[in-house]
Amino acid sequence: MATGNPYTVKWGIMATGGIAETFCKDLLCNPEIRGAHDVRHEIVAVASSSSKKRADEFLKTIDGAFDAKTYGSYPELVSDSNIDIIYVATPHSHHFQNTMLALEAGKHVLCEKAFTVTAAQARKLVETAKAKNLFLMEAVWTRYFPLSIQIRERITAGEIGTVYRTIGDLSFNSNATEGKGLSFADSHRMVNVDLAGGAILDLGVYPLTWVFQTLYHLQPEQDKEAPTVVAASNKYTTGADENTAIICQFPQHHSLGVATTTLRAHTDPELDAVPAIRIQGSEGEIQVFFPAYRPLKYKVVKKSGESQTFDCPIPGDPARNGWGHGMFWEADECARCLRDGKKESATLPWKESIVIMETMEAALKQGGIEYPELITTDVYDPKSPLNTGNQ
Ligand SMILES: NC(=O)C1=CN([C@@H]2O[C@H](COP(=O)(O)OP(=O)(O)OC[C@H]3O[C@@H](n4cnc5c(N)ncnc54)[C@H](OP(=O)(O)O)[C@@H]3O)[C@@H](O)[C@H]2O)C=CC1
Ligand SMILES: O=C1OC[C@@H](O)[C@H](O)[C@H]1O
Repeated sequence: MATGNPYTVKWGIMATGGIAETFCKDLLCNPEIRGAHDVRHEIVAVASSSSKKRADEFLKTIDGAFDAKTYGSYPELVSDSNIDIIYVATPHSHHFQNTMLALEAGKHVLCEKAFTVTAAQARKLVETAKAKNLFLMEAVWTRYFPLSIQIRERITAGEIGTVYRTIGDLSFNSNATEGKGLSFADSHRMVNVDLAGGAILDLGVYPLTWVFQTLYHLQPEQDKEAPTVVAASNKYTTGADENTAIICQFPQHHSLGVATTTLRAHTDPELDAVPAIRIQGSEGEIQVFFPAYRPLKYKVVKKSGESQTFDCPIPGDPARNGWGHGMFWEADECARCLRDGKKESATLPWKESIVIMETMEAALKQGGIEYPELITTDVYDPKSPLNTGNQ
C-alpha cells in the first residue's frame, strides 16, 4: 500500500452521452474497493454542447460531483483552469477537433476510442501533445483490466509458447425486427457516416486490441513490426461498414491476427458457449469470453488439452449501489501517469495507437468506406462546428 495522501486528479468531462455517464459513475467509485490506495478522482466540470441545463441534468444522472462547474459549450470547458485532464466522450467524428481544442488550451486528454477517423489525425494529436508536453491517451479501457494484464503476463512468461495467431470478434445482432435494415436509425452514431459510424471504428477496435496487445505490444522494442493489412467490408445503406474482416500479418514474427466485427450476427448468442478471442501458441491457447471490450473470464488450454478457467470480476462499490463498470482502471492509469510526469501510457503508447489507426484506415480504404471532409481533415479549426456544437 502506498503511504501518504492519494494523488488527486481533477477531471473535466466533455459530452454527456452514454459513455460519459458510465465513466463518471466509475470515477465516483471509491478507489479502495479496487485496491487503488495511491490515486483518487474528482469530477470538477462537465460540458454539454447542447446546453448548460443538459450538463446540470447530467450531474443528477451520475448522482455525484454536485459541486462541479457546468458549461453549455466545449470551448468554455477547456478554458477552466481548475481542470487537470479532459475526458473526450463525443462520437468518433469529433475526437480530432475536440482533443485538439483541449490540448491547445493546455489540458491533458483521455480520448474515447476509436482515437480518430484517420491515421493522420492521430499523428497530429500525438505531435501536438508532444510539442505541448501534455499527457494524451486513447481510452481503450480493456487494456487496463487485471484480466488483460494477467494474459499479457502469461504470454510473456511463455505459458502458451510462441504465439502464432490471435483470432478475435466483437459482433452484435442488430438486425431490425422487420425488413432488412438494422435496428439503429440512420442518424445514430453506429451507422451515420457524418459521425464516423460503422462496425470497424466502433467495435472492430476491440478485436484489434486483442490482436495488438498479444501480437504487437509484446514484440521486443527493437523488432517492432507493424502489420500488413488485408480487409473486406460489406456496406450498410448509409455507407458505413456493417460487416468487416481484417487480417493483420506480422511476417517477421510468423504471426497472424484476424479481427472480425459485424452488426448482423452475435459473437456468442448463447453467451459463454464459444470464446470471443483465441490467442494461439505453440504450447496451448488462451480463450477470452464475450464481450471483447469487458471480459470477465478466460481459460488457459494447454496443448495436452488440460485447461483452467480464471474469473476476473469487476469490483463494485457498496456505497454506490454496487456500481463498478471497469473504466476506473484506465482512469487510475491516467492519474498515475500525471502524478509521475509521464506523457503517454506504456500500456498503450502513442505509437501503438497510431499503428492501430493505420490498420483501421487501411481496412476502411479496402472496404471502400468513405467519410466526409469535415471529419477527416487533420487541420485543426477551433471554430469547427464539431467544437462549437453546431454539428
Ligand atoms: N469505452 C466504451 O465502452 C464505450 C465507448 N464508446 C465511445 O464513446 C464515444 C461516445 O459514445 P456514446 O457515449 O455511446 O455516444 P452518445 O451518442 O450516447 O453520446 C455522445 C455525446 O457526444 C455529444 N455530441 C456532440 N456532438 C454530437 C453530435 N453531432 N451527435 C451526437 N452526439 C454529439 C453529445 O453530448 P453533449 O450534447 O453533451 O455535447 C452526446 O451526448 C464514442 O467514441 C464511442 O465509440 C461508446 C460506448 C462504450
Ligand atoms: O465501446 C463500445 O463498447 C460497447 C459497445 O456496445 C459500444 O457500441 C462501443 O462503442
